[in-house]
Amino acid sequence: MVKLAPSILSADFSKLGDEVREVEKADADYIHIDVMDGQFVPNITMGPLVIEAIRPITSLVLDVHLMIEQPERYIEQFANAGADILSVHVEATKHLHRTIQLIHSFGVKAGVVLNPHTPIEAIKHVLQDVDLVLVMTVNPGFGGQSFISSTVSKIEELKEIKHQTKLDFEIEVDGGVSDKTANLCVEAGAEVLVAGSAVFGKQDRSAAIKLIRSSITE
Ligand SMILES: O=C(CO)[C@@H](O)[C@H](O)COP(=O)(O)O
Ligand SMILES: [Fe+2]
Repeated sequence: MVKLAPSILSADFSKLGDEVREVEKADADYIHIDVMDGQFVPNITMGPLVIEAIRPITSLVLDVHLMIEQPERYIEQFANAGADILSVHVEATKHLHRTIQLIHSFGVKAGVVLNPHTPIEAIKHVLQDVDLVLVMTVNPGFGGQSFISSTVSKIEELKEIKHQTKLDFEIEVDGGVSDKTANLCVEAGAEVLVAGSAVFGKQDRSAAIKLIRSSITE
């Protein structure tokens, strides 16, 4: 069963608690939290305080996507704030293996993220060490962008590697996922779908989640 991870980037921040409760009630699997630093990406969003605030109000997995330079500087803070998964961009950390070890040292699952132009080759040697691989299907930085279809072959490649190696990392995709693109991603091998505007951009969040799920034919 494919997991759905609504991204709160597109939520109404004036009532964030209600937004999280609503998607939990609508059977979301993860809450996806986009952390941006204005350096790695041209946007600034939220930090550990927001995760700390959300932690007590949901039992869903807090899936934290760090779009920050040198994420190793903040792993401890995000772990203490209550993150369940911390994903770092391969493009943002010099010592990726050490950063993964650091994440695990706090008892948190570690993910690695690939920008649309970054090949799987860049993470080949850490695949046995990570719990999740996140394939960006838009350039990171903003919600509501269009799905980049050339990334689909990368999802397929990753699925094939997973099959060949029998490693058990999850394959997550992020960016431009909607009822129009979800099935394409799942057919290619996606196991977790992040959706921001396709969920929180709709008046009825529950109907939006149902629509995405019903578009998947697996
Ligand atoms: O990481 C990011 C953007 O950098 C995402 O998680 C977005 O928040 C997804 O938004 P939509 O493309 O689904 O609107
Ligand atoms: Fe994200």
